[in-house]
Amino acid sequence: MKMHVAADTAALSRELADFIQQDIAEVLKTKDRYTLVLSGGNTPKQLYQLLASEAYRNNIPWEKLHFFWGDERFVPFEDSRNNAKMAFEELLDKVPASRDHIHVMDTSLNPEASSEQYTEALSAYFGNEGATFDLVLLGMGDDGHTLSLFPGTAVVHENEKWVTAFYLDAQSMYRITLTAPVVNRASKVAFMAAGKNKAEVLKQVVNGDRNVDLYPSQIIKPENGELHWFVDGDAASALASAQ
Ligand SMILES: O=C1O[C@H](COP(=O)(O)O)[C@@H](O)[C@H](O)[C@H]1O
Repeated sequence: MKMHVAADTAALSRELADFIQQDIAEVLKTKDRYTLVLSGGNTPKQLYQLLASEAYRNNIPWEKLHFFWGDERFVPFEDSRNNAKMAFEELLDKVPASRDHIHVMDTSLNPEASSEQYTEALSAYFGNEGATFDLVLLGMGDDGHTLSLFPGTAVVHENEKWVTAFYLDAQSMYRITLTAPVVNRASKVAFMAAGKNKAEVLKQVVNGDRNVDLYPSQIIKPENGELHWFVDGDAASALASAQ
């Protein structure tokens, strides 16, 4: 695991944008496409804005990128809580990505149908052996959740399905999410965390005893890939030392 500590959200977004740009260039030396899983929430907004800015927009071969989502709040696309809506507004509407390379979790279907459709989309894209994303971007809530794997929910332990939908009582909404085994097959996983409210949970996730029911982010451990954390000084403030 590699911990990248930056001064603030702007600096961590720059460091991660550079990391993504370099990884795309490296992977495309031997492959003709690059698969990127986007995360939702507030933390990646600055990253997406930066990637859409002139400095990065002109240096990334967008037509070779294929976009997926890690999870979705099951609200209409037009709803401001929709993770895909944010990614379109901040990034995808502003770069020359191919529309047929953008694989949104469709919240206009019922949750079960949407989950089946996304599983089929992954299967059609990667084949039956399963998804092997180049890079998965993840956030972490101050309760330790990542994707839509929330503390105390059965979905944390889902090992059969690649994608699943479920009703999250605490938020009175359905969620759809990739499962941990799919993410753990990725070549690289990069978490983002910023703010004092993430400090204690980050310490537990990274340095605490394993308890994935309490801290679902701990379940993310790429089998053969790399795990990176991009955090700001506030989020890192409870760690014993910067790693
Ligand atoms: O609900 C969600 O929250 C997490 C964390 O979001 P943040 O606002 O604390 O950055 C996010 O990673 C996930 O995609 C989203 O559905």
